[in-house]
Amino acid sequence: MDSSDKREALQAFRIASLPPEFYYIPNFITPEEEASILDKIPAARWTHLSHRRLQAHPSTLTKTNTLLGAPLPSYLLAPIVERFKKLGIFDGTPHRGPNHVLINEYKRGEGIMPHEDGGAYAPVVATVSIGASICLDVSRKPTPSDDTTSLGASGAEEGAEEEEKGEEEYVLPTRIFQEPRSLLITTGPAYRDLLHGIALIEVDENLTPETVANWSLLGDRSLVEENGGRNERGTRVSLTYRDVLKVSSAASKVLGGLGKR
Ligand SMILES: O=C(O)CCC(=O)C(=O)O
Ligand SMILES: [Fe+2]
Repeated sequence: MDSSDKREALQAFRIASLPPEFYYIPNFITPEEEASILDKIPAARWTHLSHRRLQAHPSTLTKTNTLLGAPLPSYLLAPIVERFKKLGIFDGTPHRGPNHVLINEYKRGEGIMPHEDGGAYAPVVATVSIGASICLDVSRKPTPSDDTTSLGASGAEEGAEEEEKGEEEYVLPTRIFQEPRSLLITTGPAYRDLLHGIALIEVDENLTPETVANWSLLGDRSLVEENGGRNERGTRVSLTYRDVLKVSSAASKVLGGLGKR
């Protein structure tokens, strides 16, 4: 497949009600793969934060957002990164593949404040969810123009051959429901212009086709439907794959230590 074929294949998974681009792929890994990955996450590597715990592979970025280049552990590579290649997810990033994975664990009731992922990475994040379902809250970044009344800022002109929707047609803020074993890809304007976070709640409520942006793409809606639109949270682990822009090799670090030329 060349990259346009790959892009075409991904279109079936695009979350159409959101700015470009989010893609949601249910059952990206099998239950066996999920269990095997969970088993291999090293217990000794966690950093405890106030509402979650975290580990970085192969290592934490330096203060200048530089990655000391090293291979990812094999349980994070196969089968996931091979599947990324087939989908061409990182074809457009500087290293043409992920070189960094953050593993987050959220116990029931835990979460992460709304934030953006920023400039240390190429604007592509691929998130594999493990263990339990959770809602990701997605909202617009506040802009300076939010303070002023913007008259005449109507969106797409009628008859324009715009394929993208006008800004105002996107339904925001909203939620993306992430099932265990699913993949969420965040890229482009969705990466740059939106905030994402996870509310500190034990139950996600009022989950419906209207309130969940990726409802039609879910692998199994019946659990939520049978539970009256509620998702009882459990412990959820996420693997967020990224391409760090600045990478230093161990060799260049040694040479750097000898004095840069
Ligand atoms: O756990 C998630 O899906 C989100 C994690 C996140 O936003 C981050 O690590 O920057
Ligand atoms: Fe994030």
